[in-house]
Amino acid sequence: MTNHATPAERKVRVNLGDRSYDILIGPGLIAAAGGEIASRLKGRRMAVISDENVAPRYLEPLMASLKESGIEAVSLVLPAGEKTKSFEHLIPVCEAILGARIERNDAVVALGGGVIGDLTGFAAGIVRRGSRFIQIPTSLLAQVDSSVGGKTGINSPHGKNLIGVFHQPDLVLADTEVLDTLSPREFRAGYAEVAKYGLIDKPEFFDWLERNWQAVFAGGAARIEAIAVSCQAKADVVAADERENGLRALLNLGHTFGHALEAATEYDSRRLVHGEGVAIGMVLAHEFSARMNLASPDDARRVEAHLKAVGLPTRMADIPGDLPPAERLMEAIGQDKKVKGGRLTFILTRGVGQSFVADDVPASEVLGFLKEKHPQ
Ligand SMILES: NC(=O)c1ccc[n+]([C@@H]2O[C@H](COP(=O)([O-])OP(=O)(O)OC[C@H]3O[C@@H](n4cnc5c(N)ncnc54)[C@H](O)[C@@H]3O)[C@@H](O)[C@H]2O)c1
Ligand SMILES: O=C(O)C(=O)C[C@@H](O)[C@H](O)[C@H](O)COP(=O)(O)O
Ligand SMILES: [Zn+2]
Repeated sequence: MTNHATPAERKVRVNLGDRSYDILIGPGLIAAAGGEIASRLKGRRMAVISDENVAPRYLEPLMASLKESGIEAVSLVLPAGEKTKSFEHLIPVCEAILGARIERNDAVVALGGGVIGDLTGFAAGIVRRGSRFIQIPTSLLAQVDSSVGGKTGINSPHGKNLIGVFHQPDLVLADTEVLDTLSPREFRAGYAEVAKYGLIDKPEFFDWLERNWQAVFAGGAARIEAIAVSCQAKADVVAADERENGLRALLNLGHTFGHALEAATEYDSRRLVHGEGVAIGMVLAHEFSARMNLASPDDARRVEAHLKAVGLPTRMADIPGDLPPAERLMEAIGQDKKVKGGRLTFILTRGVGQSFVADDVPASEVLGFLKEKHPQ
């Protein structure tokens, strides 16, 4: 790990009035965490939550850095994987925070991927009706997406993220060095959310990714650039529509289908992880848009070709094991948080980088489409 004096290479500000915060991006930020936190927060007690893959690598250097800056910290290590985003694991996180007597001005720290970030953020949002919260995202997905914007929560058998609160972090420290130990599969899954920003409204970023994805996977300047562009894109949307009254729903591109597939595979990370569901969902969203005569089928082919080139699954048939029938997928889609008065909302597109929020999408059209894509 690089020395704690290393400054962040990039900084993105999330502008939310008196709840604004910085996202620092670059190598060496875990070793520098104590100083960065102590210079921003008054509290000197922290509870750090991590998982069994991340903790053996990065918990000790984080705890050392906190200690060096006069911060007293306890830690809790949870099992890795999507199933940890559950009531079962929420309880020990809340109890650890309370047991450590973390006051509102102290902080709860998430050290891990999106699972740890979402679960810990939820606990921080409800303990003492809201405690300070710091995100130290260690997966690509968490660095470009889940650590930013304050959506926190857990899953239900009824659907993804159905139980949670909005609770913004006070600081995000994205140490890009730690991505070197991420598995190739998890790196690819995070890349799906990077590509998402291009597909929403940044066609030039999508072009750039098509040309530079190998460099992003290899590390170095291109990777940091992709993370910074992604964080800036998300920060802009969150600042404009924090609570998803409109624009923010665009960040859900590919997620209505993707979340239904995650629920259908019972959050079994061996079969499907979130970013993979998003990749398949984004191809489906482009194909469905073409079927509705909104976009050219060439765009769907282009999106699929790129996601396939990086090694992501792009079809429901790519998911190992059996999927339930289309009618069951529709039940999960009907539980989506974007449903209003029983009417489905989807993020559709007029082409690469031209996504839009479509409410009142006929369920019969979606069912017919899913039956075509997933014949039983
Ligand atoms: N809140 C939001 O806005 C938001 C946005 C996108 C996704 N999400 C949520 O995030 C979750 C997915 O996040 P994820 O893809 O990070 O999954 P994850 O947290 O399960 O992490 C992926 C895997 O990589 C391991 N890992 C993480 N960092 C590592 C590192 N540096 N070295 C080695 N192993 C490492 C983890 O232990 C885990 O096994 C989903 O639950 C999804 O719903 C939330
Ligand atoms: O931050 C957002 O807003 C997003 O939609 C980002 C998504 O990538 C993320 O997976 C989010 O958790 C999905 O939110 P949900 O409200 O559909 O559960
Ligand atoms: Zn997502």
